[in-house]
Amino acid sequence: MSHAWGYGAQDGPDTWAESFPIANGPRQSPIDIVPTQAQHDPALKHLKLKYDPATAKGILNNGHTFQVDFTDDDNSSTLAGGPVTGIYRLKQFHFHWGSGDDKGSEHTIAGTRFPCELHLVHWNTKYPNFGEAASKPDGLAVVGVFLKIGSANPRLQKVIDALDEIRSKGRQTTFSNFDPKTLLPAALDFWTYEGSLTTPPLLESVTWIVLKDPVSVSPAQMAKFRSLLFTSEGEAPCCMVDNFRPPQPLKGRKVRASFK
Ligand SMILES: COc1ccc(/C(C)=C/C(=O)O)cc1
Ligand SMILES: [Zn+2]
Repeated sequence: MSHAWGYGAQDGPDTWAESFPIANGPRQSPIDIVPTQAQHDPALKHLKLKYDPATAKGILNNGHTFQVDFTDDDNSSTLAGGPVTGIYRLKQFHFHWGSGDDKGSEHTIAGTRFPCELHLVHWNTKYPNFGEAASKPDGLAVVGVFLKIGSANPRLQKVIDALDEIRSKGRQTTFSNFDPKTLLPAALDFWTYEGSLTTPPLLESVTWIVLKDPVSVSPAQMAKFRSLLFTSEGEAPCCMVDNFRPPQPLKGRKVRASFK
């Protein structure tokens, strides 16, 4: 039976532990990143991101967010270097955002919340597939990118223009020839720590790589995100907003920085 969870008062993050007790586990995400408490680790390598636009497949409203899915049957789109060992394949990217510009991100920086956060989800090719990798402590690597209000971001526009076709839960459409590297900031300085998925099943299998520099998004572009629905066609419409989990206890974990 699939567990009904969401972001509302009756099914939101404070209720998830009832069906997913790992919600109170030792390495849950997101977290509040405190730059002055992060230790610079000179042994951290540069992030190596290689994405083939031809691997972009489709865009889906899954009822919690929208995601752009990639074919992952070879090493055409991968992450290596940074804090990880080996090669991780890109599976999908998705976003989290708020009902207003004062909230929406999952990670925070010394308590500062951003209006939106992008997650690029990769799985370790030492395992046969995403599902197997998602259950291993070194199975996944997720790159997090903050979005801050500013000028319209032309790199987001192809994604935003597709949203009209996936307004309701379960709607999907083709989405091809897209390089997610265009969504990243120029500098790939990052913080890294060991954490989890931020939605159920909240598996503690993620090496988080949170970029220091945000990218821009305009108020009009944010309004398009907020025009999506949590609900399916035919249901009473509920706007897809505030689909973020708040920061979780650090429980002794160290956050490392790739930069001084
Ligand atoms: C049940 O399958 C799942 C696949 C991926 C995810 C992710 C990627 C969650 C997250 O981003 O926190 C969850 C469930
Ligand atoms: Zn996410």
